[in-house]
Order: sequence, then C-alpha cells, then structure tokens
Amino acid sequence: MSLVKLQGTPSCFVCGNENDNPRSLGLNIFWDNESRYTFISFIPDESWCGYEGMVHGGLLAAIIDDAMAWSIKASDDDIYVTGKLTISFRKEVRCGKKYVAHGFLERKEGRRAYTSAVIKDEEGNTCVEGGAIFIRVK
Ligand SMILES: CCCCCCCCCCCCCC(=O)SCCNC(=O)CCNC(=O)[C@H](O)C(C)(C)COP(=O)(O)OP(=O)(O)OC[C@H]1O[C@@H](n2cnc3c(N)ncnc32)[C@H](O)[C@@H]1OP(=O)(O)O
Repeated sequence: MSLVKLQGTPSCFVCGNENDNPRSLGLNIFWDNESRYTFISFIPDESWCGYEGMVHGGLLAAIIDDAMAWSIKASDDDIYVTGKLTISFRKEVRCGKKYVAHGFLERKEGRRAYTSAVIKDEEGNTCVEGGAIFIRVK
C-alpha cells in the first residue's frame, strides 16, 4: 500500500474541515497509487445515525459518492458531477465501529466516468456497494 493524502475540498460535507464547514464529517481521503483506489477510514458516532446505533444510509451514500469522485480526481483535473448513483446496503453499519471505503475509477467513455465503491467493516465484510456515472462538466 502506498497512500497519498488528497487535499480534500475545504467546504465539502464529507471531506471538508470544521472552519469552512462546521457540519462536515471532516474525513481524510487517501489515494493508493498501487491498488488505484481511494481510501477513507471512519468510525461513525451517534450523530451519524438514523435508527439508534445504525448509520443513516444517506450519509453512507455521501461517503461512497466522495470515494468515487476522488478516484476520478486522482488522475484528472477536470470537474465531474455525479449523474447517476446506485447503492446497495448489504450489512448494517454501526456507530463506534471502524470502517473503510474504497472508490475505483472503472473506465471513461466520452464525458462519462464509470466508478464503483465499497464500504467494508474491520472483518472485511462488505456492508455497502455503490456505483456511479460521473459527467464531465463542459
Ligand atoms: C469528481 C471530480 C471532482 C473531485 C473534487 C472533489 C470535490 C468534492 C467531492 C464532491 C463529490 C460530490 C459530487 C456531487 O455530488 S455533484 C452534485 C450532484 N450532481 C449534480 O448536481 C448534477 C446535476 N446535473 C447536471 O448538472 C447535468 O444534468 C449534467 C452536467 C450531469 C449533464 O448535463 P449536460 O447538459 O452537461 O450533458 P448532457 O445531458 O448533454 O449529457 C452529456 C453526456 O452525459 C450523459 N449523461 C448525462 N446525465 C446522465 C445520467 N444521469 N446518467 C447517465 N448518463 C448521463 C449523457 O447521456 C451524455 O452522454 P453522451 O451521449 O455524450 O455519450
């Protein structure tokens, strides 16, 4: 593993910082240059939950979205927006436990970038799977 810390976007809800966005989750995003995926480690707390102790799916979708967005950004300075996002919740994500998200750039076709992502628990179980089509802004 050769992880490089990506700069993040200061005001981003997922990867921002508390000065620019007090509500940001403040997650650090890394790029693994060998495996060619993003790496986001997190331990959710109670404030991330919908049902008690169970992390809100919308928040997990936001993390998945960022993991994929940065998998594009790692090799491309153009701006892409999420056009289509699909997500499957396979196993509940609990607060207080450690998880890791990975985002992968699969391929590019014209203005489209096809990506995938996964969130795994410490035992390596897949909890969330996602896919997206990002569109390069003209
Ligand atoms: C990501 C890199 C940034 C990294 C920095 C990190 C920042 C922080 C991280 C932030 C991360 C958070 C990120 C966020 O949350 S971004 C915020 C959430 N997303 C948006 O708000 C996007 C809103 N939508 C639009 O602005 C427009 O609809 C876009 C720009 C997407 C297209 O309107 P435009 O008029 O420009 O283009 P077009 O209609 O001529 O289509 C062009 C091509 O695209 C294909 N197409 C279009 N839509 C879809 C679709 N839904 N599924 C599949 N394909 C689609 C279309 O078939 C055509 O293909 P082709 O026929 O040419 O082959």
